[in-house]
Amino acid sequence: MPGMRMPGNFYLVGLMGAGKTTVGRALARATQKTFYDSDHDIEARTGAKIHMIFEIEGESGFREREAESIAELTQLQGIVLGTGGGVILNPNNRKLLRRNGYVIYLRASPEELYSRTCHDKNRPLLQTADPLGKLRELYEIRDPLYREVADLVIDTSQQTVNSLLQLLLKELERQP
Ligand SMILES: Nc1ncnc2c1ncn2[C@@H]1O[C@H](COP(=O)(O)OP(=O)(O)OP(=O)(O)O)[C@@H](O)[C@H]1O
Ligand SMILES: O=C(O)C1=C[C@@H](O)[C@@H](O)[C@H](O)C1
Ligand SMILES: [Mg+2]
Repeated sequence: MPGMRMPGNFYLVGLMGAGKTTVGRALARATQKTFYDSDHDIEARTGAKIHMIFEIEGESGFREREAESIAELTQLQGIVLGTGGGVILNPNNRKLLRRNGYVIYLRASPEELYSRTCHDKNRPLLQTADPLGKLRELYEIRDPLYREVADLVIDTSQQTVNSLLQLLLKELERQP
C-alpha cells in the first residue's frame, strides 16, 4: 500500500545481508519517511569506506563512531533507519533504539546471509578464510540481542524484498 503515512520511526536491525538497507529504503518510500543508514552516515561523516575505518582505527574505533552516529540519528523524527549489523552490541545503542522507535529484526539463516553477501567486499568482518563460519558465530551471539530490542521479528527466508515490504506494511498497520 504505497503512500501510507504512519507515525514515529522504524529501526531495522539484523546481521549483514539481512536486507536492512534494501528493505529499509522500500519501507521509507512506502510510508513517506526519510531513509537513513548508520553505515552510510558514518561513511559520509568520515569520508572513508567502512573497511578503511576498520583498517585504520580497528573495530573499536569504528564502534565509537557508530555509537555517535546512533546517538544523533535516534534524535530524528519520522525516519526509517537501517542500522549496522553490530549496532546492538552496545547496551546504550540498544537503549536508544528501543526508546525512540519501533524496532524490526530482519532474521535470516547464516547460509542465506552468506549467499547474499559473498560477492561484496565492503564487510570487513567477512574477509576471512571461512565467512560462513563467521556468520554462524555472529548469529549465535547476536540473535538474542536482536530479539531483545525487537518489537517485531520478521523471517526473511524465501521472501523477496517486495513480499517483505507487503508483510511489514500489514504488520505495522495493526500496531496501535
Ligand atoms: N529477502 C531477500 N532476498 C534475497 N536477497 C535479498 C533480500 N534482502 C536483501 N537481499 C540482497 O542481499 C544483499 C544485502 O542486502 P542489504 O545490503 O540490504 O543488507 P544489510 O542488512 O543492509 O547488510 P549490512 O549490515 O552489511 O549493511 C543485497 O544485494 C540485497 O539485494
Ligand atoms: O555486523 C557487523 O558488525 C557490521 C555490519 C556492517 O553493517 C558494518 O557496520 C560493519 O561492516 C560491521
Ligand atoms: Mg546495510
